[in-house]
Amino acid sequence: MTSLSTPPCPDPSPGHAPDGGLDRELERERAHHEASRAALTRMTDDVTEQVVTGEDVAASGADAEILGRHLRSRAKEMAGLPPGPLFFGRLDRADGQTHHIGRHRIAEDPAAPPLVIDWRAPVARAYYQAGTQDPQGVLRRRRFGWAPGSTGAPQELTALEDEHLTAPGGSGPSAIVAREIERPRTGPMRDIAATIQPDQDDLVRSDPAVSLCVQGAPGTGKTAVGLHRAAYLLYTHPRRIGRSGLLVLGPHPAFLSYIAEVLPALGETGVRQTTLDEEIARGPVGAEDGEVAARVKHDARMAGVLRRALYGRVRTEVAEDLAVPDGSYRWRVPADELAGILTAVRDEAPPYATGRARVLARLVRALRERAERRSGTKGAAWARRVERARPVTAFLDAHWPKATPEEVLAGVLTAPGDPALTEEERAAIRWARPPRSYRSARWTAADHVLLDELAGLIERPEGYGHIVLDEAQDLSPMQCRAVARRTAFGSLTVLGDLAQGTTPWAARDWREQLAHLGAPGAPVVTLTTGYRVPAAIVELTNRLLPHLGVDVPAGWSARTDGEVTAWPAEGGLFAATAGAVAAARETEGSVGVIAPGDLVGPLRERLAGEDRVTVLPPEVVKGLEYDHVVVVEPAAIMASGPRGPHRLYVVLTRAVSRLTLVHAEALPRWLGLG
Ligand SMILES: Nc1ncnc2c1ncn2[C@@H]1O[C@H](COP(=O)(O)OP(=O)(O)OP(=O)(O)O)[C@@H](O)[C@H]1O
Repeated sequence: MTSLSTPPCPDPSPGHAPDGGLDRELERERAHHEASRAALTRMTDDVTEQVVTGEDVAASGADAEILGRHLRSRAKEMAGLPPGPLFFGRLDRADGQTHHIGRHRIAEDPAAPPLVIDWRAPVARAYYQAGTQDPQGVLRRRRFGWAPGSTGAPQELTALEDEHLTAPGGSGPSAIVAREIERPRTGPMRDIAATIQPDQDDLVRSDPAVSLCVQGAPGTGKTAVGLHRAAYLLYTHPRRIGRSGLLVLGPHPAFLSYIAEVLPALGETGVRQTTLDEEIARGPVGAEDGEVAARVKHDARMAGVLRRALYGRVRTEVAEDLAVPDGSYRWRVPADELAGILTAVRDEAPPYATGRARVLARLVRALRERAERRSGTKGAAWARRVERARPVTAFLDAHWPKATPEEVLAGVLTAPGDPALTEEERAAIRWARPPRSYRSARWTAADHVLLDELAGLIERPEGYGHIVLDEAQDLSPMQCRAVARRTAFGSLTVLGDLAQGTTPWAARDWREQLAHLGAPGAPVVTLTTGYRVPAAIVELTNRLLPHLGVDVPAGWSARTDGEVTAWPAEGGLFAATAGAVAAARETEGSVGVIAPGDLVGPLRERLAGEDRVTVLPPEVVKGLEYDHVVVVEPAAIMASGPRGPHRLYVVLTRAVSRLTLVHAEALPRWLGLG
């Protein structure tokens, strides 16, 4: 049984009347916090001072530059640490050791035992994993409760909660964890380092070399797990992952702003967080595709279409010998030998630009062999001259011409002729009015994905050590390939929910999606415990699952609260929504009004000036959460195309506490709300 040093539900308010023993414990812990704060201040001062002196003591200018840069970024990192509590937990081990656990390591000096250990350190793992069944050498796990200080003052330590892991009986739920999960969501997403659950911790700390896929019901912490895994990998493998870079890909800019502060709060400031569209953009999006054209362009067959279009430029038949004048000589390579070089390189299938360079190198080697047989050794200058000789470049341009993605794609879209596409599909992607030159072409969003594919065929991209890919179910096969190209030598954390797939090409099966992502063998781990959506709302949204055509386990909620209200729009939709919003604003927390696209403008006007209120269409709420969600006309969202039910599922599961359904049309019957 969990034993609490405070009363069963520790009240974080400073006025709480604890017993004498607890008072003394709190005092001791506060003193430890003060000592940790003082040590952190010294650590920050030390690094800042080293920035000043580091450049003088370094051996060379280059060393000074590197050292200076390292220290400056470390100083910036430390100065930028959020001012919150420095630890959130403590482990008392059977071997007599005690560890306070926080977001960053704090020590009096590098050799001294730390006052606070980093949550990612191996010894901290037991904090997340130990239980009465398997105490892992832990006698006591202590959680700390913090409350805001008086205006402007730092947070105060006001509560603590102990679990004795070797005492008989099971462990009950933690009130501090429950309070953290149920707190209102104001402001951006927060880190969950203090309350990571064991199944989440397994994912956060799993082997970085192995790609991983997490299928999770809404609010099960997929995004949180992905971000903490990113922080963990950077801490544990600074060389492997830190150097080659870590990329976080999210579905849209509002989501990126929502999660922007999580990694910096965990001390990781250099991670690129962006959307896939931004990552691959080679210029602006200047046109839009029709529905059919977009579908064709996102189809996996386009990979073959583009490869054939690019390599179709290679001409392996050679009609004439190549003759290269060199002073009084003339070196000749016969046509069949030239054809042999071209065919061999093509069959080796290198990236297109590498292929061109390889043909050139072999050509020069063939010429050099002839020249050296007749007139002795040839050096690098000779080779460079021959490489640039007119007949050589003309041969190369005729048989393995240079290519740019734009030029090749323009060729495909002007006259699509690949037999892998049907006549209708070719007609759908054919340019109605081809631009004068590929340079003036206006590209659609899907074209950018195709340009990226071509760019990857021409030259292999550098890639990242690790990519965390959120909402991965929504990516098309061609978009998946863009991610795969960037992790050819790294690994992937794939996060998503097949039930939340809203794009026309959304995945219905992880195996297939993982194959497109270049990680066909990645294990798929399922999360079903929800930390956002409360039980009353999960019960409702689970009723939608049978309408979604995917095989995913239903979620359940770690929260027993929640409220669902149907709000008939008798006086009109706008007035009813305003009424529902006014009612929502009577309670603490954020209010998200989610309405079909055509209602968003007028509703924004109507609700302008209402603080805590955001009005959004269903397309951009993925990954977001609001304490109170007001859904306007659910039936219209449900009926908005073949993916309408999935869209409604996403919308309903944004609610942290309360959900109001404003409707003029009858509510879908399966909701059971009359
Ligand atoms: N262990 C935890 N402790 C406290 N809060 C948690 C925990 N796990 C998740 N949460 C909170 O639950 C909410 C949902 O988490 P998150 O957004 O990561 O879920 P998700 O699975 O990505 O959801 P969705 O698929 O709906 O986008 C967030 O506010 C997150 O901070």
